[in-house]
Amino acid sequence: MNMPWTLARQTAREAAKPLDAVEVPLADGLGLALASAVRALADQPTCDTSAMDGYAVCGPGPWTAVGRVAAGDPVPGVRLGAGEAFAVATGAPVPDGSDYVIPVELCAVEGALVRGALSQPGKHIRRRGEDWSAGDELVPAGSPVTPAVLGLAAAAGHNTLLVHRRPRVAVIVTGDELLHSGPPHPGRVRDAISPMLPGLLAGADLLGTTHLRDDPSALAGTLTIAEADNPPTPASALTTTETDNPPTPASTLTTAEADVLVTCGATSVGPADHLRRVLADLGAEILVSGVSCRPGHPMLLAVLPDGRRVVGLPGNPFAALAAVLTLLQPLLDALGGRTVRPPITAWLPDVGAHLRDTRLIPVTRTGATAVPVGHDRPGSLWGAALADALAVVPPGHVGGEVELLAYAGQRPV
Ligand SMILES: Nc1nc2c(c(=O)[nH]1)N[C@H]1C(S)=C(S)[C@@H](COP(=O)(O)OP(=O)(O)OC[C@H]3O[C@@H](n4cnc5c(N)ncnc54)[C@H](O)[C@@H]3O)O[C@H]1N2
Ligand code: MOO
Repeated sequence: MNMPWTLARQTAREAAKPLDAVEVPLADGLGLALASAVRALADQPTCDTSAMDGYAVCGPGPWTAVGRVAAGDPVPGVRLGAGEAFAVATGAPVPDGSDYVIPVELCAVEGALVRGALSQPGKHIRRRGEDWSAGDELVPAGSPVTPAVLGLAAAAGHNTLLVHRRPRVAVIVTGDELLHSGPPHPGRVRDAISPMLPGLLAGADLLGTTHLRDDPSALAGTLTIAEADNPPTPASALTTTETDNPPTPASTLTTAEADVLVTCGATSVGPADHLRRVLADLGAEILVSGVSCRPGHPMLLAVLPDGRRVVGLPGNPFAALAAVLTLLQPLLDALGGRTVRPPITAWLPDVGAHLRDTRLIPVTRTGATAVPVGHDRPGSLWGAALADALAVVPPGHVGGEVELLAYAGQRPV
């Protein structure tokens, strides 16, 4: 019995707790999620600071310049009195007693005498703590570390960030018919899923990809943590091939270290589709077995007895992308400790909804409207490659607001 699409995504989100929190240098935090809020370690600015190159003045003009201060200098040890001015650079601390700063281009200066228009108190002075005060929460836990978060954290005084460690992912591609280079020909198709996957694993580490023949014992062996009496997958079970199409040696992929195993193909009911049987034999708990979704309905989510999660992507490449967005990315978000963001939506016309199943269709976005791209058969990534996002078309949709699922590498929607 297929699970409704929204429930399947929710199940994937709830299928894991965030991985350990680790402290990393700022530069290593990019793309991870904050395990604790970023708080300011100092006021910004730390003292009253000039926002312009010009003169800090006190009282009504004209003024007599009594000193000069540059960015990087300490706070001047004087207090301006009425009729006094101080030459200040942008970013320099202004002396106590400064009422406002007059930009240099608005001043007439003759020797030490400064004339300029009157202004309102505080003009062009960034007051101590006006952006934030020491101790303020600047970014909540669970937020993704973006380039702006890195800059903000540095500005707030941090050298390191506490983030959740990256989920580790191992990919297993199955299929006797797959080629890994050159043009397809009758009976053989190019593997279109493994080139797509690395860019869809934002915030995760891809340990490696192995290619297996349609052989249940090879799949079981790769999913099992090898022990001394359980040797690694023999070379004969890896994809055989033309000379330009070498199999991945089993030794390059250590599935034991993975938090998530992603299998490609073998999710259906054909003679070579043995994923469900292999998982049952290994004692896996099946959390999602089929989703009311087009494409991608045979997708699957399971937990092995040792806790590693398995996401089964259907072999049809567009169906595989649908499964990545439905099950894999929400699971990686949960492991990576990323909080759920509010959905991005757009208005979508009647596109011929299904009666019971959710459709995921490639769209571009023009203003607030999503426009179907077409070319969306399960075996074809053509539409997805031209799209900004996949639109989530609920059963019975006749036009209205729908959620958009953006995926890595696409233009922001
Ligand atoms: N009797 C039924 N047959 C099928 C059903 C069904 O409900 N009953 N569902 C169909 C749907 S929907 C899908 S999706 C596929 C899922 O198939 P599998 O996950 O078992 O994958 P395969 O059978 O190995 O391959 C399906 C298709 O995709 C091609 N393929 C496989 N891997 C790749 C790859 N890495 N890159 C490119 N193309 C790939 C493969 O050659 C097949 O053409 O099952 C339907 N059948
Ligand atoms: O889900 Mo399958 O996606 O129709 O090819």
